[in-house]
Amino acid sequence: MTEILTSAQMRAIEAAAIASGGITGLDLMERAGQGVVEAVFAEWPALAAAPHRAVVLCGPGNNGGDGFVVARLLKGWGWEVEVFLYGNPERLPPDARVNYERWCEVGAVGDWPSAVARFSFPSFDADYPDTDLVVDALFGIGLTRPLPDEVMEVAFALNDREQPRSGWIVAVDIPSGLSAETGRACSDGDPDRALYCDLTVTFHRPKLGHYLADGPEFCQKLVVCDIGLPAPGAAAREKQVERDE
Ligand SMILES: NC(=O)C1=CN([C@@H]2O[C@H](COP(=O)(O)OP(=O)(O)OC[C@H]3O[C@@H](n4cnc5c(N)ncnc54)[C@H](O)[C@@H]3O)[C@@H](O)[C@H]2O)[C@H](O)CC1
Ligand SMILES: [K+]
Repeated sequence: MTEILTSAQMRAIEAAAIASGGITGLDLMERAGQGVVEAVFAEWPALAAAPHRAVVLCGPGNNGGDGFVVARLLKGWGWEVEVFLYGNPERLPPDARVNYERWCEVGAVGDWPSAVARFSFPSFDADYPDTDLVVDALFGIGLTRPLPDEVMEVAFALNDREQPRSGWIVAVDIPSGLSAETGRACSDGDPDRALYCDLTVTFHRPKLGHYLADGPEFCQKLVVCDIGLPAPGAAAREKQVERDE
């Protein structure tokens, strides 16, 4: 039976794996980004068949860091990629900062002022012309309070049912605005204060919020990708084997 984790359990497993020295946060982030791209190509083979256009929305933490990895990988596939950052690059956590810089090394093209546009609603028009894929890497399991209004404006615009949406929306780890604990929007329960996505790619194990309350509606197709973390309880089983030897 698939284990379903809380955010705290996920963080503890990540921390233990990193502390063991067997893997780094940067390795985990790279594998997370690779997992998102693989899941997108598997879900929509037409996107794997030729270069397309993606808009990647990155947030101020490691969820955003995953987004920078996805942007760089899609660029490597020949895609046209535009990245918007909600947050200050100087305040990104270390792993996300490394991937911000790796993206900037490959992302700035032509006369685009920078590889990363400052995220603000007027600069991101949600019926973005011919965007084949929107990557939601704004907030993951670190969301602790309702989405900021300017992020909500983009979420509303992206989810505007009247607007014929040209592309797909893939959530990194969990749709932004959704609680990984409760499956409800992190707000006063307003069901629309989270991003409705077409595909959600989470890591290692599903989280409670993917299955509870409004989670399934916001997540739609859920894919769990392996990022090389040990199965829960593996450390205890290893100790048992050592004792038995
Ligand atoms: N730990 C690892 O090595 C890996 C993590 N992965 C990805 O990381 C996110 C969790 O990242 P974290 O930095 O903890 O949080 P978020 O990126 O989800 O949130 C960013 C940051 O935003 C602040 N915040 C929370 N709520 C709000 C709000 N409403 N408005 C503004 N700012 C807010 C808070 O400080 C958060 O820290 C996880 O989901 C994975 O995507 C990798 O996948 C694997 C390696
Ligand atoms: K997200």
